Amino acid sequence: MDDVAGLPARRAALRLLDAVLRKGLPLEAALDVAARDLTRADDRGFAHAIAAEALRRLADLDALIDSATRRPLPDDAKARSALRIALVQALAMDTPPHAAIATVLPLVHGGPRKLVHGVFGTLMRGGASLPTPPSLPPAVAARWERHWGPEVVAAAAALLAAPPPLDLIFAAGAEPSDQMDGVGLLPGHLRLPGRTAVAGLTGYGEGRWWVQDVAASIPARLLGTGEGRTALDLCAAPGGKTMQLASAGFDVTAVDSSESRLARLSENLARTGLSARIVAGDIMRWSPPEKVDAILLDAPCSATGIYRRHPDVLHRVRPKAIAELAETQAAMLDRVSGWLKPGGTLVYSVCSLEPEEGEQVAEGFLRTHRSYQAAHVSAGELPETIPVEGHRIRMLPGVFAEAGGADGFFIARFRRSAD
Ligand SMILES: C[S@@+](CC[C@H](N)C(=O)[O-])C[C@H]1O[C@@H](n2cnc3c(N)ncnc32)[C@H](O)[C@@H]1O
Repeated sequence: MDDVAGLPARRAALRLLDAVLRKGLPLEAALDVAARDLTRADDRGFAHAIAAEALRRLADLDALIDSATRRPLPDDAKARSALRIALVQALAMDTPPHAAIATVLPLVHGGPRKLVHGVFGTLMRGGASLPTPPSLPPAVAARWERHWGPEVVAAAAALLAAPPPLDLIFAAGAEPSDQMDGVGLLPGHLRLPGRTAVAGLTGYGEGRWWVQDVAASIPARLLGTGEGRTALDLCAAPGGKTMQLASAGFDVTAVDSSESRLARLSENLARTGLSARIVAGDIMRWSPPEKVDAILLDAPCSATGIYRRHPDVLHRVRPKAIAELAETQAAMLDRVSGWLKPGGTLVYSVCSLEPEEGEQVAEGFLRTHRSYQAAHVSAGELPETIPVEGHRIRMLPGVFAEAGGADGFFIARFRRSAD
């Protein structure tokens, strides 16, 4: 069966869709198992690209499929996912239709092959197309409309239409080279077009910069310059914020519970020549030997703010998971609040578009921790393009829209009272 060229990549894409949609796994976490029989790196990349594009376009692909079947196929039917894979390639990835269907039919061999062939043929003959921008899944659109309004939902969908830009953050003292033709949205930031190859860019080998979305660079900026002060970067890996803090002069201890993600943090520090103490530990059990001047808690979250890079979150994050994560985040904030010196600064951040994980956790923390106050972001600390509300920043789709948008984020800053 694998004699059909390109079939193994499509089989891996089918397994990826199943892992995300039926088992609720993150796309990246499912890749090793789904692509286990792919020996070539580009096949693995292609399988990932097909699955990611199908997840970005899932609502519209399903509407097309439903328009061509007498009775709707079950959500988890293999025939539906095979059609999603064939259609997304033909309609959004420039694969010739005959190749898109020929590489998918063997996946339903011995099953609904005729149905898949028939539905695909009907849609292609009828001139089927996918809308621009793609539609968000109805449950996500309804949730975000309730929280943020229809303009934000429209802006979120618009961001799905184009590949996310490549954002570089420069180490203190390093400047973008003249050969890098990009846009700077914040000091020390440069935005290049999406799909720019990272390894070929000037300064990569010398570690003058690292890849980090402009929104993800805001939390560490709120701690200012370090000048030798001590900082705990909690939930630190793969280390974008650790590098910012080390580069700003903090004496940083980076803590994370994931050994594999910490290995990436170590590689990042080695490449950039920056240094931090690295601790593998669960912050709900570990505690620091002494209190510090600054804490950054970039808590684990639903990651719905990074939906365009990780479109699986649009389909597997449910309200129950959001509520459970909010409990974990509140417990983490409570635990780490004892580790800051009086007068020190605590920044809490999540790459989530859910107020339960952002605004509600931050306000709950202030209500229950009398030794902490809101630390307002003053005029001039950040450019006016950043939506600051007192001690909080809420990055929604729509911020920097003309420049290609930014990840969704929530950031809050607190100060511990001096004794
Ligand atoms: C949002 S990511 C961190 C991104 C990172 N701050 C950066 O800028 O590159 C959340 C991290 O929390 C870590 N994590 C989750 N639960 C943890 C725990 N109980 N203790 C320590 N780290 C934890 C995960 O391994 C993951 O690396």
